[in-house]
Parts: sequence; C-alpha cells; structure tokens
Amino acid sequence: MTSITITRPDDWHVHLRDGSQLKDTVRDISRYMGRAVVMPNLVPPVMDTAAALGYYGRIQQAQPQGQFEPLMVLYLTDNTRAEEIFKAKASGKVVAAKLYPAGATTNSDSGVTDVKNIYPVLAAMQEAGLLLLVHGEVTDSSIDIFDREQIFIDKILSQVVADFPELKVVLEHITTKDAVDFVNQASDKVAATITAHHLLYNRNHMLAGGIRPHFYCLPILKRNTHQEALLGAIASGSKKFFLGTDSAPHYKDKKEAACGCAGSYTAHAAIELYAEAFESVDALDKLEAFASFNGPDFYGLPRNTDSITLVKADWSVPESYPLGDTCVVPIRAGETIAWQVKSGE
Ligand SMILES: NC(=O)N[C@@H](CC(=O)O)C(=O)O
Ligand SMILES: [Zn+2]
Ligand SMILES: [Zn+2]
Repeated sequence: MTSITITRPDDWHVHLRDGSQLKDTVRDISRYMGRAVVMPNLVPPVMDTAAALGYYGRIQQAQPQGQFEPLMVLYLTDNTRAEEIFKAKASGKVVAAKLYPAGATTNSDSGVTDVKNIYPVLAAMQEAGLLLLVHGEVTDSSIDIFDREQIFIDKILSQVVADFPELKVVLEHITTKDAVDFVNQASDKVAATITAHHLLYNRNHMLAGGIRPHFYCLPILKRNTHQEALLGAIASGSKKFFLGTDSAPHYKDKKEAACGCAGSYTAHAAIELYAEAFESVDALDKLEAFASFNGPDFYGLPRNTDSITLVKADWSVPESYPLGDTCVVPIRAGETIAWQVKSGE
C-alpha cells in the first residue's frame, strides 16, 4: 500500500507543557490531530477547574488557526475534593482526571500517595461521568522498574476497577503483555492508550550498543516479547486500544545528562510512526479505528468528520526541533520515517 486515507485522528494523551514551549508543542500537535487530551503535570500541576480553564485559554492562544481542540484533565492529589469533580464536569472542557501515583513519573510529586485517599473522588467521577486516566506504575523503590506496571495492575488497578464498576478507566501508555491481557479481560469500561514508541521499540533499542537517552521514558521500554504483545493488541482490532502518543518533550540538555529526564518526543511525526508500526504487523487496515474511532467512542465524543492522507515516502527527521528557548531531540532524529502526511492536510 502506498497511500492511505483515514478520518482525522486525535491524540488521547499528550504533554504540551506551558510558557515558552507552548507555541512549539501546539504547532506540532495541531498539524493534523483534531483533538488531544492534554496532560496536567505542569509545575504546579493543573489541580482544579480554574487552572484547567486557564491552561485551555493559553493553548488556544498558541494555535495559529484555531481548529484544534484541547481536552483538559485534572491532576488528582490526596486533597482533591469530590465537589471539584462536579465543577470540572460542568465546565464542559474537562473530560478526565489523572491518577499519578506520587513519585511515579515526571512532575508527579504532588500525586496520590494511596489510592484509598481518592475513593470519595472516584465515586464522584463515576457519578459525574468523568474518566479516570491512570499512570499505572507502583512507586516502591524495592520493586524493579521493569515490573512496576504489572504489579500496579495486580495490586491496585484490579481493585479500583472492581470497586468502581461503572467508572471509565484508561490505563495510559501500556507497555506489557500483562496490561494487554488485563484490558482485554476487563469490562467495556476499561481501555488503554498505546504509544508509537512502545510499538516500535523495546529495551534493546535503548540499552544495547550504547545508552540512548531519548528512548528513556516511563513506563520504561520492556523486552521484545512485551512489544510483540502490544503489536498483537493493535493488530487484533480491539476497540479497547487507541492512540495516545505520550509525546513528552524535555530540553535536549535535560535528556542528555548524567541523570536524564523521562519522556520521548513523537508529536513531530505521530501518525507517521504509528503507520510504520501497523504496517510492520500487516495491519494498516486497523490504523483508522485505532487513531480516529476507538478514542472518541470510548470518551463518548463525536468522531471527526474530515480526513487526512498518508503516503509512503521516506523523509529525514531533523536532528532537533525548536522548543521554547532551546530545543528537543525527537524520536528518529537524523534518521528516516517511511510515511508522511500529504501537505495541506
Ligand atoms: N512518559 C514520560 O516518561 N514522561 C511524561 C510523564 C508521563 O506520562 O508519565 C512527562 O511528562 O515527561
Ligand atoms: Zn505517565
Ligand atoms: Zn504522559
């Protein structure tokens, strides 16, 4: 296949950051994504509706044409109150709240220390119809970093799902066969996003023959059998899996450092990288539902109505892109990508 036309996609998990970085992240995300679920892990985090609406306004100001719609998320803390959930829902702009276990990932220090602390909030979310998005990793330092997702699912997520059967839950950026199996056997209230980098890479790409910091993200890339399980999930065509890039820019010098930040940048070529992943398992016919149908269907939002066309033609990715005052090194920097979006779309 040399060309494929799909309904305009959305990104159900992205980091746009704030301040001087917004013009660059918004430029990339709004090239062809209709909507994006914008993660709230700013400094300070987006903890209430007023902050979410302020952030929404700044994103809107940063987009040249105004055709892109940010979908806002509240950052849950031990102190989030149930009434804030109803306020958020009533705003019409906030679609979800995010559970970051405290200390699990970038800017998660104010996250939740014990999921029991937010049980009244989860009850309110279930009642109001606000989705729960989850960074699914335990934070216990004695637990091996490669096991943190699987143990979170066993110890915490299965209990939450059992205790709130009507709550819609998205397990974000899944990285393991355990997560694929969990989501597949769960009710239709449970879904997952999968990133392009977890589909295209495994931990060998990050660690064999030299350490490559731009592949360092959380949850960390796993062994190739887990990558194969993720590819199996997208090739299955299940409606429970959809596009969430987790594109998470950090300045070049913060990644290429003795203690580098977690996060990989893919918004410069998101759908193009997903097309490669789907093609690798001969499943390009499943790309449209994954990128453009399953997300809005799960969130209860309308699907986009216009389309974009991808053509098979190599292009070279720059070594870096401008980001705020300096730059970000994207995934595939200095290498080629096999698909491109036809210009003008
Ligand atoms: N994925 C990452 O490695 N980093 C994300 C946070 C997150 O999504 O966990 C970030 O904000 O940089
Ligand atoms: Zn995360
Ligand atoms: Zn993320």
